Amino acid sequence: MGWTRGGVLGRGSSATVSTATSTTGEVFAVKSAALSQSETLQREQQFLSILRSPYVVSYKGCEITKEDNRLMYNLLMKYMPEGTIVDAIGRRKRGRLSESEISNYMGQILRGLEYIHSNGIVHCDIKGANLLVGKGGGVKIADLGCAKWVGEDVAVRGTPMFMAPEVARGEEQGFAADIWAVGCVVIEMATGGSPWTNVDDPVSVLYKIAFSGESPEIPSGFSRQANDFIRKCLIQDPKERWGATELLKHPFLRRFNRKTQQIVDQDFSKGSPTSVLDQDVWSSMEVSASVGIDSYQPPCSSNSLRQRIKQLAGNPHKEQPNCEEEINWMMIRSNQNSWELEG
Ligand SMILES: Nc1ncnc2c1ncn2[C@@H]1O[C@H](COP(=O)(O)OP(=O)(O)OP(=O)(O)O)[C@@H](O)[C@H]1O
Repeated sequence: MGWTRGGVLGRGSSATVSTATSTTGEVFAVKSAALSQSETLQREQQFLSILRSPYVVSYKGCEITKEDNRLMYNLLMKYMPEGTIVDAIGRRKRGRLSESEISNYMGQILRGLEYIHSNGIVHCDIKGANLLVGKGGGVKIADLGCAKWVGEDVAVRGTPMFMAPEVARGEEQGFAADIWAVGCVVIEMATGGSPWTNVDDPVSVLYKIAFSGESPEIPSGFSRQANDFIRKCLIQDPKERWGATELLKHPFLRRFNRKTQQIVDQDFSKGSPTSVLDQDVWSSMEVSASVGIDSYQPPCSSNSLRQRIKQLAGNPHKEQPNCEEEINWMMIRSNQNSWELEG
């Protein structure tokens, strides 16, 4: 299947996302990285290819191409013309979303998360910049580059501003960590800013989250129900924190518009996720199998949490030092004033 790369939609730390048009005229989004630096993207492909939900960006296949003499790894997915939640907030005159819009988006995000969690996957990087908006108010969870299997022993990953206390302390990163991030996203939507005010640098944010016992401040002017919803997401103890299924029954989401859900579901059922690219998916899967992501070596870490946090602050970019020490933390990328950790 042939396709032509179009304009750039966005650049992340691990890849560039562009529009692409297939020979049959279908427009989709393609997330690309040099094959030699595509471990994160290949990991994302592994997760995205098994998920099929109206609330998760649809997977369309993967391909390896040769462009300007460079081998590129390409992940093909549904094109979401409205961009991210952050873009949606930016388009608002007041720079924030209304409570009913937040309720509507949250209903969809939690349905997506409930589905992802039911597949044994932790997203690990829920934030406005990773939630894509469709026409008609649909929202889909995207960027599974940091995702992991629940219980999988891998380095801590995510964006500090949205990181749960137990994650910041390096204790565990399970489903509950995604729910903490959901609480942070509500604040992001309501204020148009970071969930944590008064702290800018990632080190201070991590210390504060890990050791202060505080939760991000709930914006004033919220209804009692919205307040309670955020509190249930931001419970310090991950075992006490509500899960996606419980939150979906919260009164704050009563406003979740059934009509929106119907539109999203209908739109989703129109096409098969691999309809355009089936053939190439399989041929390129063979190529990617030979480059293998198993050979990926995360960087080494130091022993103390404080030392690790300092190390992270000093090294925001992805590195792969040659070291066999036990892996707990690593900084992978810097993005939109917040640093992302993988560890
Ligand atoms: N399917 C899509 N449709 C439209 N735009 C998209 C799509 N996927 C991604 N984008 C745009 O590209 C940007 C980067 O995508 P993404 O977050 O997946 O990349 P990344 O390299 O993982 O970035 P990050 O460093 O934030 O993790 C997004 O913020 C969004 O603006």
